[in-house]
Amino acid sequence: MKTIIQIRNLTKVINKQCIFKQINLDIYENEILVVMGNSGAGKSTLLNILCQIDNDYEGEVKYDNSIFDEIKIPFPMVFQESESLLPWLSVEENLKVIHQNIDEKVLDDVLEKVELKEHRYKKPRALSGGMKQRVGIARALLCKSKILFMDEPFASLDMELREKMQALVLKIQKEQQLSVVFVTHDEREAAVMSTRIFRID
Ligand SMILES: Nc1ncnc2c1ncn2[C@@H]1O[C@H](COP(=O)(O)OP(=O)(O)OP(=O)(O)O)[C@@H](O)[C@H]1O
Repeated sequence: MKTIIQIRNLTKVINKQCIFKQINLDIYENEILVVMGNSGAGKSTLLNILCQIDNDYEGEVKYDNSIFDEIKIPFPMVFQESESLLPWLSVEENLKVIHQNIDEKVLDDVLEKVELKEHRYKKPRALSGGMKQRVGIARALLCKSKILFMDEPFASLDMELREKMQALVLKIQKEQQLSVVFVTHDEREAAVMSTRIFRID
């Protein structure tokens, strides 16, 4: 298994408070690493560092060069609520705001992948929670990153929708051979999604 991110002695301090200390972890190509831990343990903080939103830390985070192909930094992240959609723009327009000059064929393919093709002209208010999350996933996929970060992406969805979304992410991960770092509190979700589980204490 090829390591794409190598984390050594990673320590994060905020306002003199140590959030986590000396984390050592390798993230491999083509795996789903589920990150678990108590509330406040620093799961979101870790993801922010790994996707390069936050570069204020002690220790070392090394990336394999292969994951920088075509990709702009920071790496894409899918959050719990895709409320960052602009309400006056359609699904398609929301994607085009971030990905300007996008090829129509690429856009079609991604909309198909996340099962939003027939909803492409709808505004966010006309979308269900699951549809909004799928726009968030589409936005992340359009970054063409080999690694995707997901911070409790389905926590606000009901069980049925959650299971559908889990299956969709598993399918996309397999097809595109992505590495996914996935935060969840839910043991069942962790069991379904993970190749490996990392616990922050
Ligand atoms: N910008 C910040 N300023 C001050 N404290 C912060 C900041 N960001 C995070 N923290 C603190 O760092 C700790 C870890 O936060 P983080 O959101 O990473 O935890 P988490 O494990 O993701 O929690 P949860 O499961 O509740 O989402 C918390 O105590 C939080 O209050």
